Amino acid sequence: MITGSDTAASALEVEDLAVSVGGTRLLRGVDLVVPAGSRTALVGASGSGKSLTAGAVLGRLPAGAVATGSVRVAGEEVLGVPAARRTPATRVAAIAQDPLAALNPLVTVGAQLATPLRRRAGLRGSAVRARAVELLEAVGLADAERVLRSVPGELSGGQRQRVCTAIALAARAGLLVADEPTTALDLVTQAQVVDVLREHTRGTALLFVTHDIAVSAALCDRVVVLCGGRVVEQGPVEELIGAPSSDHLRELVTAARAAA
Ligand SMILES: Nc1ncnc2c1ncn2[C@@H]1O[C@H](COP(=O)(O)OP(=O)(O)OP(=O)(O)O)[C@@H](O)[C@H]1O
Repeated sequence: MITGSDTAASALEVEDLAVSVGGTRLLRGVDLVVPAGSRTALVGASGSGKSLTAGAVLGRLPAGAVATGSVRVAGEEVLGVPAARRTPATRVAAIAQDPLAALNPLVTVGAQLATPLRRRAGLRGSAVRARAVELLEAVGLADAERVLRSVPGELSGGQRQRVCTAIALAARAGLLVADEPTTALDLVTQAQVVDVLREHTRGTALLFVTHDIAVSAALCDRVVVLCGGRVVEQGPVEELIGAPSSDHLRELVTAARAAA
């Protein structure tokens, strides 16, 4: 249930979202709110509907998907509006799970960073390169000049994920959706990417899709738990971890405590 006070300053409001593919209902009754400037983790087992929910927010549902309900970004309805047709205020930046698939393998990082800096941030001339270097350094890529000249295949997995983060930040969207951005990384690189997101998404609302409740607790202030295409609980992350009411969250918390 979404109340008026929840939606007063929301970057994202999803209400009664249902998604079907080929007549099979994959999401139903999904309600969630990401307050402006806050960070919300979307957790759930494999197949629970996290990526479909993220896809509905990003305007990237699979072909043939039928969606009903409401997805509002910055107060504007966007459900069914593809990413390319969104107004500037409702564009959502994305960090994908697989940076190799998200980046163009034939184009240098410099050129891929320049596109959002020109189109979204409105920068021109030397300001584009200066901001590109600043963003790469901000995400922990010390050798920014070399990275700018590189194509994705010349970088490590962790470096590519940082490049994707820099590109997402370059767009200066009010909402950033990160779909399991740390899953393919080793533990040290995972921690570094989480640090980068914590430090560089201040002021930007974040919907962070993850299996990892420990990462959710380290990065986010709210958590939404999906199970079988429905939201089974949501609220402040510390409160829910302290007293989980769904079996799924209880299992995630128990597993995270055992691994600590
Ligand atoms: N294009 C599609 N056609 C048919 N079914 C789909 C399609 N995309 C997803 N599904 C189904 O929808 C359900 C939710 O999928 P989704 O990818 O959202 O899960 P997820 O929680 O992100 O899982 P994971 O953590 O494994 O990525 C799954 O049962 C999946 O098989």
